[in-house]
Amino acid sequence: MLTVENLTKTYRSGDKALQRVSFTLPKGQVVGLIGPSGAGKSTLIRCVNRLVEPTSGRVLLNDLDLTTLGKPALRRARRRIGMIFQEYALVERLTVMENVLSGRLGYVSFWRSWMRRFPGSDIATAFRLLDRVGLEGRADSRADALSGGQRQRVGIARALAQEPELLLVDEPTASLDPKTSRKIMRLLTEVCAEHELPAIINIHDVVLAQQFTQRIIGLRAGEIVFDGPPSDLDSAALTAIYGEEDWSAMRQAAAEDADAERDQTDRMAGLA
Ligand SMILES: Nc1ncnc2c1ncn2[C@@H]1O[C@H](COP(=O)(O)OP(=O)(O)OP(=O)(O)O)[C@@H](O)[C@H]1O
Repeated sequence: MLTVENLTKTYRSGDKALQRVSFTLPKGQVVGLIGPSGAGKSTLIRCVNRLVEPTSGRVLLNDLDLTTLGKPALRRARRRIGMIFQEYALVERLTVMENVLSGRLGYVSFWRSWMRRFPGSDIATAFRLLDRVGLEGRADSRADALSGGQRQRVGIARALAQEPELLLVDEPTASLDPKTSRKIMRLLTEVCAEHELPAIINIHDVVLAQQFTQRIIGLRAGEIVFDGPPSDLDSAALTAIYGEEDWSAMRQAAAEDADAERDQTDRMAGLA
């Protein structure tokens, strides 16, 4: 379980990126974090694992107060938090297997990691995870030989290899086409259910968030202006999050994207 209490972040520039943000995520719950550019989504994700230091407030992962930890304890605690990034953050010249095993680095001794000698149980786990994310047979491929969707699958397997208690996911589909985005979101939500993992997914695509997450948190100017099930995300709620003009423009853009995708599918079918 993750508990965020009155989390506040004011950058040195004076930007109030988060203002008294509070919520609790039970085990296995996947939250879509939405909001306009500059609303504070990235800041919130980074304050949870203290890549950005909060100005005040508390973050509790199960019983552990992350906000009070000194550096060594924080390093240990971060093992318990899996991160998945927009640009995958893989080591391109290493194999898929090596990238997944890097999720175990926080657990193995320095010499083992330096020699890249991981215990057999870690390797067995990595193979199992690769199967789960649909990359069976690709363990020896170099990361730079994979498509965007496959790279994100490696990113998911690497995060799971950490045996995390929480997943923080930053724009996982921003570099992917619509169809691959849906596959990745489906995979993410399935593995969270299987591992009873709570997850925060920072996602700019409202339709995807609605389709795949169980709960939406809407941020505007650093404050939570919506917190509820996707079915409650009506026009009024979207206007509260994005403002009238932005929301209408987004709806228009989403409709155009869907049209373009349908056209493309029709063309491909015509070629077959
Ligand atoms: N390192 C920083 N120093 C100063 N101000 C910052 C810093 N990072 C973010 N901000 C400011 O904090 C506010 C929230 O930014 P943040 O990046 O968290 O928003 P966001 O919702 O993730 O936006 P986007 O969707 O564009 O990534 C903005 O006003 C931004 O300008």
